[in-house]
Amino acid sequence: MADVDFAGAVVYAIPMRTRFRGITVREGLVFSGPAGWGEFCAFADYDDAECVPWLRAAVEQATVPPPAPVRDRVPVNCTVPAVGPERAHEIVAASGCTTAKVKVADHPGSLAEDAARVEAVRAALGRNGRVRVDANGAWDVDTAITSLRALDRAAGGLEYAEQPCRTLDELAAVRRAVDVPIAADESIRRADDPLKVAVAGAADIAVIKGTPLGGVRRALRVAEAAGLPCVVSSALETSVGLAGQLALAGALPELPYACGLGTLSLLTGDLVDDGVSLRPVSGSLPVPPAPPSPDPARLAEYRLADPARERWWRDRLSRVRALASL
Ligand SMILES: O=C(O)CCC(=O)C1=CC=C[C@@H](O)[C@@H]1C(=O)O
Ligand SMILES: [Mg+2]
Repeated sequence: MADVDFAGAVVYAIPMRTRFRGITVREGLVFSGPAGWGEFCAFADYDDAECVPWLRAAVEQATVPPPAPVRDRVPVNCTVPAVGPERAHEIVAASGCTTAKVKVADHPGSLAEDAARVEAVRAALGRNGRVRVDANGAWDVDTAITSLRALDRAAGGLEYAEQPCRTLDELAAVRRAVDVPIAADESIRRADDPLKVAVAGAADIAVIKGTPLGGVRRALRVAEAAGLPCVVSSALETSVGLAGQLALAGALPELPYACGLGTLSLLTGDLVDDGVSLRPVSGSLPVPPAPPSPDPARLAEYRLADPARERWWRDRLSRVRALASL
C-alpha cells in the first residue's frame, strides 16, 4: 500500500462522556490516501489478528471511493450507556432521535436498574418512539428470557434485543421463548462463518459493523449473505470512520431500522470541523460523498500526548500491516 501515508498517521485520544464498553478514552489513528482519510481504531483489548479487518476497513476508505448510495440520509438511534434513569432521559431528550438503544446487563443483578433506565427512555421518547436493548451477550438463556420479558413490559414493547446471549444456540433458544425480536451483533462479527446466523434461526435482524467486518464492500457481502434485515452500527469511530459506516448504510438495498451511528455524542470531541462533523440532526445523518478530512487544529488538540502510548499504536499498526500484507 505505497499510496497510503502510514508514516504520517496521527494517533489520537478523545475522552468519552461516559464509560462505554469499559472505555473512558477513545484512541486510534488516522491516515490519508488517494481517496481520503481512513481511521484505524481497533479496541485496545483486541489481538493483532482481530485488528486485521479494522485496518482493511481503514485502508479501503483511504484508497477506494465509497459505493454508489441508494439514499442520501440514514435514520439513526441514540445510544444510552448504562447510566441512571435521569441521565438516560436527558440523553434521549437531547438527541432528537425517535429510536433509542439502551445498554443493559452491564453487571450481574442489574435488572432493576435496567428496567428503570428503559422506563425513563420510553418516557422521554413517548408512545411512538422505539426502544431496543443491547446486552452484549452477557446473559445465560434463563436470565435472558426473564430479563427480556421484564424489559419488554418496562418499555411498553421492545423493538428488538441485541445479542442477549453469547452463542448462536443460546440466541436461538431465547428467540423461541420470547416475543421480542432478536438481533445478532457479536455473533456476526466474531463468527468464523457469519452466514451461520441465518442458518441457525438464531436472529431476526443482523447488526452490521463495517469497521470490524473489514470495510464497506465486505460488509455489504455479509449483509447480503445473512439474508436478514440489517442495522448498520458504529464501532465508536470519529467522523472520519463514521463516514464509511454511513457509506455502507447508504448503499444497502433495504434499511428498515434506524442505525446505530449517532455515537459521536458519546465522545467529548471530534477530529473534523463542526461543519462536516457527523452529528445527527433531527434523528438522521447524511451519507457523505467522501470521508471528511481531519481539521489540523482538532488533530493537534486530540493528538495522543503520551510517547509510550503513541509508540504502542505505531508498533501495533506495523504488526497488523505485516499480518494483513498491507
Ligand atoms: O449501536 C449503537 O447504538 C452504537 C454502537 C454500539 O452500541 C457499540 C459500538 C461498539 C462496540 C459495542 O460494544 C457496541 C455494541 O455492542 O453494539
Ligand atoms: Mg451490540
